[in-house]
Amino acid sequence: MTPTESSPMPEPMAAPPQFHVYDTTLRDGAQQEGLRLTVTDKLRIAALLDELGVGFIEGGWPGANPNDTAFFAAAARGELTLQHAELVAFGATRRVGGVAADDPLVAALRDSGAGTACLVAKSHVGHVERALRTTLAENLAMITDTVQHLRAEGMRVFLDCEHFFDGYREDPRYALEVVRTAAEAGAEVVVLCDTNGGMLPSWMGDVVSAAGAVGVDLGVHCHNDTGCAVANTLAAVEAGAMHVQGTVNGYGERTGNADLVSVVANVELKLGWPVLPPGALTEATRIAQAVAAITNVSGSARAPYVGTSSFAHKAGLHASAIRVDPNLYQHIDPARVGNDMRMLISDMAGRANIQIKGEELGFDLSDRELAARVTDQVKAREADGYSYEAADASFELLLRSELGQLEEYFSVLHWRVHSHSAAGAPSETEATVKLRARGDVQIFVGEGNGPVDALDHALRRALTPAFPAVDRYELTDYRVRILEGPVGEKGGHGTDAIVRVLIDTSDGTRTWTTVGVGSNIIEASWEALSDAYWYGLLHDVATPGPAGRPAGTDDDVLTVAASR
Ligand SMILES: CC(=O)SCCNC(=O)CCNC(=O)[C@H](O)C(C)(C)COP(=O)(O)OP(=O)(O)OC[C@H]1O[C@@H](n2cnc3c(N)ncnc32)[C@H](O)[C@@H]1OP(=O)(O)O
Ligand SMILES: CC(=O)C(=O)O
Repeated sequence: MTPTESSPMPEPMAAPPQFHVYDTTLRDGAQQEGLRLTVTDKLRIAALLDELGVGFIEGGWPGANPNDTAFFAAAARGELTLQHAELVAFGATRRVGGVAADDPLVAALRDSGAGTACLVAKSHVGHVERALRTTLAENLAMITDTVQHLRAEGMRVFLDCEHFFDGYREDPRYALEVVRTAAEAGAEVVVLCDTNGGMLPSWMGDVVSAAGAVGVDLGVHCHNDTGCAVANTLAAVEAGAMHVQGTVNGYGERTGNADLVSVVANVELKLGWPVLPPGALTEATRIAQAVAAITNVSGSARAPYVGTSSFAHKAGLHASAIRVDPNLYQHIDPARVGNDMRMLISDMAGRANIQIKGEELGFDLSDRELAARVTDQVKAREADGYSYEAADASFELLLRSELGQLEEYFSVLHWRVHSHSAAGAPSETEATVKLRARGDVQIFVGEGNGPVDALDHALRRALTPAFPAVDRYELTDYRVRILEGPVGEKGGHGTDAIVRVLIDTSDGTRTWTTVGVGSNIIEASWEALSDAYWYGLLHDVATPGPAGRPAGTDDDVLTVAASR
């Protein structure tokens, strides 16, 4: 930690000589509702985890389903090359009454090609007797037999003690007996699992210390049902666990697992133990986002360290202090985890937000009066329903307009959209846009799949002769909501309400967001759409034009005709 960072640093604990960062995104993470990984997804995520520098990647349960078996086969064929990590195959102890050497799922572990196996075993008396429906002695025999067999086959073995913390509360003697049995059979690390995720941080330390007295390396695996998975993991680490299990973005069964990136960032940045390869932590944000892109399950914007909001500042008082020193409102420099500070523009902004955001965009807003004028504009427009927090591009247009630095690439003289639907026939929508661009008046008609599409076609066609770059612009998202409360009072309720439309536009490399507001959804959409083209041109066209936003002329007509 640098002296300028905000959190006070307690006396550092000594790091254990060897510390394991163990990722289970591909196994326990994949147990999350709505998350389904193909073999290719798994290979790509494993490569990213290796880039993050984790020590172990639990790839899945070979033999339990064809997908996981195929993943290990692909890895064994050389489709996965790991620089840092070891691949781990997950599985269970042998079946009750069986023999490990003959157990088909144990065979799948052996045949997986992974050098390490992680076995799940029961350590809670109630689970042995009621779920496994066997004796306490047979459960211990299953552990001994399976661990010894895999060790004899040349594999490293870790053992997950399922429901360890709950089991310890019910019968500490038996829970510790499981730890001892696994250690004596040759398990290298015995992992204490909070399978139901019901623990609190203050409950962890004594239990971990008691297990530590057995004299084996301990790991910890926590679920997040109390919202304490990361805190519980850290409590276990401070009590002596040297192996932490977790998942990227906290994916996992029910409420998820401990977020491994949070755990690792806390261990590195707060406890001061370097547990990843040098510099790897600065890739954490990129990797968490890349994993989310593959799973198609986005991480929380408010995720510690790597969320898009982790270092986003909205309140005016925060921004005014941040202008003096960002560390006054940040616990670390975001660059340490590869994240960035972001300044949000909203009705909670003060001058400082506007000045910092302005500087970010390349404008000098040091003049207090100018900054105050822009702040007042933002607050007035937000009161009318605009939202600049999510619409950076519209904010830049507003700022340039206030500064007199908005080029007039085009001025709209007239637009119209007409939808027609007759019984039994598909509806037809046609839009007309008349505008002046580079001195020429253009009038174009566009047909589309609905009014926004038709307007987009007409606007694009009308602008193309003057600005061929617009051909690359594509609407990538469209969000609309009705506005209620003080803002909505200006309109009405229900279908009569004012609406806010947010449009994301991409040119293939950049994406920008614009906002439109109105009592007519088509007008609001048009405002957001035309601003999107305006903003795109601002960054595509170097030719300066006369300053000022497109002003309406006396002969301008604005028509909306929608019929059913
Ligand atoms: C805490 C965790 O999250 S551990 C990971 C859990 N992950 C999964 O369960 C996903 C993969 N699982 C599967 O594909 C299947 O459950 C399989 C292939 C493992 C087993 O499937 P099936 O043979 O159809 O059995 P089923 O799932 O109904 O029951 C599990 C069996 O394993 C037994 N079992 C449970 N834990 C263990 C253990 N640690 N060691 C040995 N056997 C166990 C159960 O008692 C039950 O035995 P039974 O068949 O005699 O009733
Ligand atoms: C092993 C495991 O996933 C658990 O106990 O939660």
